[in-house]
Amino acid sequence: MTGTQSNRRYGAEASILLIGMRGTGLSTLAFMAARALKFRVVDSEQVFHQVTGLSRHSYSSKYGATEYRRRELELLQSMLSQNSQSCIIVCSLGAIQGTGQEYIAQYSKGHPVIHVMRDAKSVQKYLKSRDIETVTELIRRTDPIYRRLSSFEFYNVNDASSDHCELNGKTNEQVPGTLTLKQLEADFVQLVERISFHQTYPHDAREHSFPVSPEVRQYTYALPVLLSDWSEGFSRVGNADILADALQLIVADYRTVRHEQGLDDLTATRISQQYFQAKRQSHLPVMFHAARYTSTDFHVRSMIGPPVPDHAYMRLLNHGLRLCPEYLCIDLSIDEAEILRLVASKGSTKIIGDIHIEEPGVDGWNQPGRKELVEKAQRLGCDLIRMSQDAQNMDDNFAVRSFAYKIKTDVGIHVPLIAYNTGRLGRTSQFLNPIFSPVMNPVFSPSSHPGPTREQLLTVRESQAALYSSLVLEGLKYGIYGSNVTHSFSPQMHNAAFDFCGMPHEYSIFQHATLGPLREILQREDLGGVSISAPFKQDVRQYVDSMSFEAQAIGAINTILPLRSKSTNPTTLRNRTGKVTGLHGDNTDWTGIYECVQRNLSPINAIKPGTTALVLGAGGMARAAIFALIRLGVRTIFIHNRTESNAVRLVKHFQGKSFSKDQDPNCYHSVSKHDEAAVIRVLHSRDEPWPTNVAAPTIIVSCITVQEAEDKPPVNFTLQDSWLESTTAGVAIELAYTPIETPFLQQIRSLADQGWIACDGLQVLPEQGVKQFELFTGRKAPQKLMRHIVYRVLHEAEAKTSDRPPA
Ligand SMILES: O=C1C[C@@](O)(C(=O)O)C[C@@H](O)[C@@H]1O
Repeated sequence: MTGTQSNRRYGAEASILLIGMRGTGLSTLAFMAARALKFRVVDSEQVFHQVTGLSRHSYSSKYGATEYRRRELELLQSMLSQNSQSCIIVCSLGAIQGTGQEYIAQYSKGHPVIHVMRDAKSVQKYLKSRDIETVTELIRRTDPIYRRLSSFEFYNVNDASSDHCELNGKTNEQVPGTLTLKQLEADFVQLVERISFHQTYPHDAREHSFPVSPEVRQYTYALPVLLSDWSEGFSRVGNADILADALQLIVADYRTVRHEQGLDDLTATRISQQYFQAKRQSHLPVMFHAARYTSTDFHVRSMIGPPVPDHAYMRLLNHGLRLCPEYLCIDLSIDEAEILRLVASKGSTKIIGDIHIEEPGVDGWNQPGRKELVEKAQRLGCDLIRMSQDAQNMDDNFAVRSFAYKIKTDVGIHVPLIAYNTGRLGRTSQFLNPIFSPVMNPVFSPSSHPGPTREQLLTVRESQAALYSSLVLEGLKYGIYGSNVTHSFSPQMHNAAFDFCGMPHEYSIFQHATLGPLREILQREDLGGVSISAPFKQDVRQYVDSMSFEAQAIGAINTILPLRSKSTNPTTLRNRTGKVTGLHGDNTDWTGIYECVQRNLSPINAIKPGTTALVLGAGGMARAAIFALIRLGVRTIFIHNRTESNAVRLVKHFQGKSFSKDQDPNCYHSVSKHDEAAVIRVLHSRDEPWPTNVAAPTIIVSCITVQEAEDKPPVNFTLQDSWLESTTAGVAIELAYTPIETPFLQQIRSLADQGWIACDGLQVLPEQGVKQFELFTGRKAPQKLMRHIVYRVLHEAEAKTSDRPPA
């Protein structure tokens, strides 16, 4: 049942072919991928119609089946050869019958061919006329054909369970269909980018906090979960964050072993479905791990039962590569030729050579042959090696660190090593191991489970807390600096996040009328970082030695990180005290705005060349808003500010800029596409009618400080009607959050029946805070918690003022 063999390496511009049954979402997915990669969509059905003037069915009835086949093959060949670059080509079964199939199989050697699947019910809904049994049977018959012709597969999951809202701290609200489509888009685009080695700008702006993979960062964690247990476990996750950095999905399929071929098509499809479901719900990089032993080998540790026959094991792994996971584990004890074959066809997946030493003996880590295992993994082309053994005593935990040190300092070895002991006694080595330490999450390890128990693995929180209490890492001080920050929600938000992650850090308030006192704060040996608030975001630039691309482009800083070495990479050297040798400035405000626009913009208002946006205000936040809008692709932006000269200054700063990805040194990408520059205009007065011949804005961002200082009255700002005349409505974002309900937000809410979506300041705050947390700590932020906390703080504050208990 394997697909076509290829090395899964293609030119960055190679066209991508999507095949599958009608109703699986081919055209939608093609459109999504084309938009992200800046490719064109070519649809075989449309091509057939355009060239012959007839549908396939009419052509076949008119000219007969033989002539139809000949014409179909001729068109397929010319369509593929004429569009071999920069296209997403869609082919459903009609186009690939008979000889066409061999042609596609051949094509798949030089181009990614992705088989798209979906559940029978959704396909039936699309095809309308057929009953479910017929559709199921059709899928059963055609899946093997598509699988044979392709080298990748994608399961379009119809995932009602991930539809609960986690966006604004309130749970169980239904996410509108458009948002589900966005999740689908994010998943598919990510897959396509990985398959084709593209890295266009991240869709989730936050991904940018970690420009390096988890194996390059310090103290990352992998959560082992049986693939078949994922769904049930996830249903128990609720609104809790999963703090692991990767999901180790263990495929333990005993049917695979019984089946003569190793893996039958139905099982393969089920694995794909569960895999993409887990990917959708976890948003985590995945390690595809096929169990080597027939009894539950939940964690590599317990080798129980007879091993899965090699051919069955390899089939599972080859199927794994079709899903293009970030990582795939292979047992290093398998035949070397098999490992080499797998490595040769890995595409962009990183291979982890895995070895568990069953009987390590006394002082196992110092036994001969250990270093040779690492060398073997490297020689076979593995990207990482993972070694484990059962701890015999406490000393084994120090022996493994000393082994890892020897490997790290060996000039001939460059493959990253994951090394730890297993079992209760091995936990010390697990929290000391710096990459992909195994962790547990009680939600996925119910007591009835045969895998490692609560006592054998630590949680991420426990592992982190252990690093701090053993002084490997150190507790740090953080804070928010500004002239009016006593009511900021940032302290509660960051402190709750530190606590949740097992970090002893403290975040406090630095309220000052001038920038002067900041200098002393920035030199403290236990400083972790500072959030900068109004009105200092621009002036503070003179304090730093370096700035991120975004902070430079925006011309404002909201995050300062102390440097303690020459490296400006904030993710590798975090959580250490010591002399501050330099200061680095970054800006996370734009990500908050970027996220909120992306999340709330309905498909009808998807950003197009004609999209117009309006920014109110001209301070540091307005700068971030303009940057976010340009990054989102908006090319016409209006600004209105009470003091016009400040708005004019902003226009000068941004006019003609595209902030093309090419200019960003942190953004690694292989395609270079020219981005058009933005046009920015000032609206002189709030009474001025919206300019004729320009569409009314579909995105409005209000960056006006509602209460600039405690003694000033709030700015009472609303828009005149002609600025809100977009016929397709739009999204309006308020950045201020004290008070939460501003006159501007109320005005937008009154237009909800026309389709306007209002986004309050407490939706933006955690988004920028999440990125800030990640810069501060080098660890993934508990996003759901941070979103939740700000609303909780608000409700508590409201309850206090109205003297009633919080809801
Ligand atoms: O502007 C803001 C808001 C903020 O200052 C606050 O907590 O209020 C926190 C800053 O990080 C952010 O840039």
